Amino acid sequence: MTAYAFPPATEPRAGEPDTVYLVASGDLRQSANVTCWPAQQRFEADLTAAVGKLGRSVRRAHDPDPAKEHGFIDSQRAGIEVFARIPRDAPVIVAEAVWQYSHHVLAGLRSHGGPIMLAANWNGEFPGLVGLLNLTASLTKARVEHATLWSEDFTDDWAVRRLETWLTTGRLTHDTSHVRELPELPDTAEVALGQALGRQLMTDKAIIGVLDEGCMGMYNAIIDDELLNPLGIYKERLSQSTLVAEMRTVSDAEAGQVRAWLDKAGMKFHVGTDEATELTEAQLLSQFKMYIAALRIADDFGLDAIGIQYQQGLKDTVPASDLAEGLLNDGNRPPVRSRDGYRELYPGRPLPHFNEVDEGAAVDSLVTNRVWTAMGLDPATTLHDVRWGADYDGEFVWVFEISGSVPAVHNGGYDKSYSMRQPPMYFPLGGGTLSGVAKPGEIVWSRVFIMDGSLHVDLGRATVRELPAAETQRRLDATTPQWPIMHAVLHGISRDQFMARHKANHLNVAYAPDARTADRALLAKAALFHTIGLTVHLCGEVHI
Ligand SMILES: C[C@H](O)[C@@H](O)[C@@H](O)C(=O)CO
Repeated sequence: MTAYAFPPATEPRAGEPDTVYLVASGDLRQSANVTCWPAQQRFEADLTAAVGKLGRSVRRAHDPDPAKEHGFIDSQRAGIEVFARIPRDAPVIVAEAVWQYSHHVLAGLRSHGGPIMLAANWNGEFPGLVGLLNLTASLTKARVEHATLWSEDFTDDWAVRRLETWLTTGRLTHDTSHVRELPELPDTAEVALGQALGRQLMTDKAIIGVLDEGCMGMYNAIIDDELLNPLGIYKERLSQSTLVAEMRTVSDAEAGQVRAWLDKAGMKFHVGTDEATELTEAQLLSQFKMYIAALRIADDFGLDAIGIQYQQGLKDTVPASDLAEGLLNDGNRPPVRSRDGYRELYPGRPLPHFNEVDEGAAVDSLVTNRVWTAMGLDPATTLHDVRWGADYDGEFVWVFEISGSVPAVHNGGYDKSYSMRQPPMYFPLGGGTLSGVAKPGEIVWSRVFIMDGSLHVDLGRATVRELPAAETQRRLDATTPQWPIMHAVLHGISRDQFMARHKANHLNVAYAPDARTADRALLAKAALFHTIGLTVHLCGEVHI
């Protein structure tokens, strides 16, 4: 017998009958976990009561930590340790009332053998639905079978019946009949344009600058080069420390010129003096330096798009990246010159920025930029978080709400845009948003995602509604008032169909001047994606 130190044999624990194990993935940031914990507790109580009424009991797989004053899994290591104690074949519910980092539970779920349910509360207070959508997207990429469910408090018949199905069968499927494959493309100018732009992309190639890859555990948002390069898209992996170093070379005077331009354009800044709780002039100055630095680095590397990770690492170094991001995504923005002053950088056009280094949004923004520009449309695009929604005036109106910034043109211009301090629980060093209420109009929405090992894209149409100011404020107060909001009605897709299908916490949006032009732009975009090799899905009412 050799004297090797073999690991102790571990006997798999059997699950207790009629027992469901509950876990809650949280944020890395202690401040967010403590602030959001009471809402999570309320949701878990609702869910536990619902499961109990169906004759099962819920066992929380990890106790709240009194020292941390919350009960979230707040790291990948903690998640691995929690799942090591869960019987491998037991049913598991991942309960989310908050934004969470999917990699905290990905490892455990990947090797779990029992049924998996992701459940979130239909409540805008914290981004729980956003958290659920990121986790379902990440598990889809990882090919981990799972079910999803959402409800205000799990007392409604729709949710209870589906919860029962899952508890009984270990599976649950939803209605996604709104999704159809791309039919044969018609012989139109838009199709020809999309195909030509697709061939050009694959031939001439494009570079996306990724300043520190992977943000907040969003495993879905990292696209392997082997999937990306065949599209003609290549990553330039850069470091956020380079951005900080470049910011230090930007003078206060140059940064001040950006402010002066925005003041002249009518943008409003909600400024105070307390660094910890208010937006300050010093934070804004730093953000304008980031905007200038980002353009100069992009110019150095010949980037076609750029993504700043920010909420990991940089959030403890400089104020938020959001204001810079919103400016970059607009073709009408403060001019920035090369270091030697001879050239204006990316004059009169956006440098697409993909928030939270979401590489699915990077591919999408790049494609939108090329199609809209070629069609003579304003290419300003952005991602939004699928945050929440409620009926209004007989329609289901979504709250699409990115956590920080949109191009001002989406709000109707700088004079309809404002900047508020980012919430301290997420953004300790502050910095301003680029916020406003999205202007009414016709949009194309889309999402690039990984499924079955390959790249797919969902495309659809929507209309942005103008709601009364009181309703807008109600929706802002029910979500995050500092963040930009879009009131969107999806064409031909119910709330639950969209939640059942959408494979991301984010979706991309781009405006068109009217419905017919939006349909044409969607068609050109579909043709481009098809040409570069993505599987294209049309979602809801789409006229092509
Ligand atoms: C501030 C938060 O971390 C947000 O960034 C988060 O909820 C998201 O937006 C995720 O898409």
